[in-house]
Amino acid sequence: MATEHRPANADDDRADEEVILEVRDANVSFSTDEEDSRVLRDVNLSVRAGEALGVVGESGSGKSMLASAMLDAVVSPGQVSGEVIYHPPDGTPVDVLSLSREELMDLRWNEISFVIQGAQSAFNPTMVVGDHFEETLRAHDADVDEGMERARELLADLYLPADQVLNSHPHELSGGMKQRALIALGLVLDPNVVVMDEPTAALDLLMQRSIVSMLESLREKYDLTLVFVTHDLPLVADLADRLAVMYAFDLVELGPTDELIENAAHPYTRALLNAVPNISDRAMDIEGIEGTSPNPASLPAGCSFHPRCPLADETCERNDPEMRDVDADHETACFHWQDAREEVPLMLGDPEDTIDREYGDGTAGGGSR
Ligand SMILES: Nc1ncnc2c1ncn2[C@@H]1O[C@H](COP(=O)(O)OP(=O)(O)OP(=O)(O)O)[C@@H](O)[C@H]1O
Repeated sequence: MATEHRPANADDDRADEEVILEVRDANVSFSTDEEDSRVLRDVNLSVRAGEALGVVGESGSGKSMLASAMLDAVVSPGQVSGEVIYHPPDGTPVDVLSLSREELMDLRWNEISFVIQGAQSAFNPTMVVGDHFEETLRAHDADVDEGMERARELLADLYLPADQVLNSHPHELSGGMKQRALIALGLVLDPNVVVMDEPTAALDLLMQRSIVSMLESLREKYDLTLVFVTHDLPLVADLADRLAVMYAFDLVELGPTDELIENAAHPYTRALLNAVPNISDRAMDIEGIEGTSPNPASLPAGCSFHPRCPLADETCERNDPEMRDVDADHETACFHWQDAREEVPLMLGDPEDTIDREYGDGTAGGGSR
């Protein structure tokens, strides 16, 4: 369905010098004899060098599949197809999905690293945290002394006492410390792009907000491109330059964060914004999105959002909308986006205000736990 506007062929890629990672017609499916489940559907997305891109959507919308596809890390028996073109800053573009196993291992961590949710299970409980860093450095033939120096610096950047953390077993650290150590591990080989899948899940609000604030500093210091996948729109809104909104395994809207929050064009994005809890009036303002998100094995015909959409008509029931321009840098996959602003009013008042009240002032740092 939704197709982000993009250059027609690979030779045009560098016409836009900003693009560092380009997802083209990416599909993920889990097929059995009985059914074919497409959990990522022809997604096209260009990630720009140095940007923080937030990927948001309800649970089960395909965000993790998109993140995994970017690193050819979809778990078996899932099948990924399409192209993921990585443009190294000083090299030849490569299609991540066509790399050999060895080439892929080399690319991951060194060029594009993946920080997943669930630091609890990411570390081996029998090893101290420092061993994980050393093991990773050795596996990539990196200089261990230099790498451990960088590890210490990264841990300090994340407001962790480096030596204590490196000498601790995972169970000796709090959830927030472990998650930050995992982020440091993801950065130890100096990647250009970091794809993060719910990196703050299961942490309390203040720790989530602190980590986001630390990521902002890390991005600047290490010149990183960040792809931050989350169901938590207000959390990522503070970090992201642009937001990509997913519904039913595809993108439905893409644009600058402020523009999306204040002027979302897709009725689903508007409903998602209205579902953001307002901390000062929590009981009153939670506006759930009516209906349920579709099952990948039985997607509605036409626009997959039409059964839940107040603007849906026959066109939407029959046709799958392509992405179309809302503004120079803002696209949406909706036939009726021009009416959405009136038909689906935003309830948030000042969204920045809501976001601030939800998460406090976001000051990073302080104690190590
Ligand atoms: N191993 C699997 N086999 C079959 N289907 C799967 C598998 N893993 C995930 N799915 C399905 O793929 C779809 C997309 O899942 P995905 O994890 O990408 O969603 P998500 O948006 O990241 O959700 P969440 O925020 O809950 O993590 C869901 O319908 C899910 O049920």
